[in-house]
Amino acid sequence: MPKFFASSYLPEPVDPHAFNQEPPPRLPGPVGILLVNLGTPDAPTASSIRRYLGEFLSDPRVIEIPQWIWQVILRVFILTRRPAALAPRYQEIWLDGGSPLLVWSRLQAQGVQKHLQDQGLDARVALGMRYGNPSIAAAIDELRASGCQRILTVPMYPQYAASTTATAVDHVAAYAARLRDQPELRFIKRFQDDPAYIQALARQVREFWDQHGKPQRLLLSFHGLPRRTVEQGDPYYRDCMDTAKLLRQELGQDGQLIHVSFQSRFGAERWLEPYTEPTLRQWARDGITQVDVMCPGFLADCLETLEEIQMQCRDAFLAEGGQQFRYLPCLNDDPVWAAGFAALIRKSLGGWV
Ligand SMILES: C=CC1=C(C)c2cc3[nH]c(cc4nc(cc5[nH]c(cc1n2)c(C)c5CCC(=O)O)C(CCC(=O)O)=C4C)c(C)c3C=C
Ligand SMILES: [Fe+2]
Ligand SMILES: [Fe+2]
Repeated sequence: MPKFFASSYLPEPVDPHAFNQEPPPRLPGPVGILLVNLGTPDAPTASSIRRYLGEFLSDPRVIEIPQWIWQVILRVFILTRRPAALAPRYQEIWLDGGSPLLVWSRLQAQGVQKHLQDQGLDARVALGMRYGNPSIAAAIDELRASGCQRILTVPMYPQYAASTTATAVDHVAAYAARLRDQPELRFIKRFQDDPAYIQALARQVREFWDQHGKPQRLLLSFHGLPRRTVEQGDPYYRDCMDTAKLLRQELGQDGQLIHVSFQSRFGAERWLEPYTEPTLRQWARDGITQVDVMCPGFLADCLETLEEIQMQCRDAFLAEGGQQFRYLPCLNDDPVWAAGFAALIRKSLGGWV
């Protein structure tokens, strides 16, 4: 047999007696938990934001118009202006450890790891971002290098949307498509109604009100989506309403203070309504002076919560005559949520642990 053939197709020459020996045990190794969040720029600079937005907004799951038209609009109109406009907004919220979305997501991953370990589970948790760093590929590499042959992907979005959850799933599957020896894969689709999630939100609200008193209204502001995508079958709106309904129930009588709105509209199309900022402006004009706002769809504070809600929406509400605007932070590094998140994740590990 020609040498090149033997060396490229066969393993190293094998000891002929080796087949009679007991093969090494093939253990499944620890369970891998891949937490996936959206992603954020590496630095609050226009060039870094341009790279991030270029990747994010080129995802056909996010912008559902033909790529050849969209890429022209993106490159000519959006990536030439938006990054420079966003840089000072990111600078205002930037933390010592980096972008808040990354800092809080990392702490959540560490919290889940700790709780699973404390329960005696042989699990490794890694964080991957759908756009930017740390990438999903790097996170899966890390899990595989720790010996994980079974990986549960947990998109960090309680409410399912094609533009967030499905693209994370697609990306993990695309990574696996390049592998010969694939790990076993599982995915959590949504946890909008999970008691651990609802109770963590309710506890946060109750503790805040116990300390600082109740407002006239509590606005739950979810990230918006183009209305068309929901009409075409995206279950996101229903998921948001499930969360709002359950949180209302969990808060009992005080649940009546809850209202729902949608934020972060992008582009000219009609998005899910009511929109957050116009709602707050209208409330102030109607004589509502005290509001609390929280963003239950975001597990980690980020540009959309810290800047858009806590700064822009506050200014808008006060400018129209509102007197007290309080923003309740996301679950971030809440230790009770870390335990709840671990418990919720554990439910999807049946048969693996
Ligand atoms: C068509 C565009 C967008 C859709 C659809 C969309 C859905 C969506 N996004 C999140 C969560 C986040 N979005 C964030 C930032 C952000 N989102 C869009 C556009 C769409 N989002 C843009 C252009 C940006 C960048 C900022 C801006 O230019 O305004 C972030 C924050 C990232 C950060 O760095 O802090 C998050 C998180 C969800 C949950 C969602 C669908 C439900
Ligand atoms: Fe977004
Ligand atoms: Fe935004």
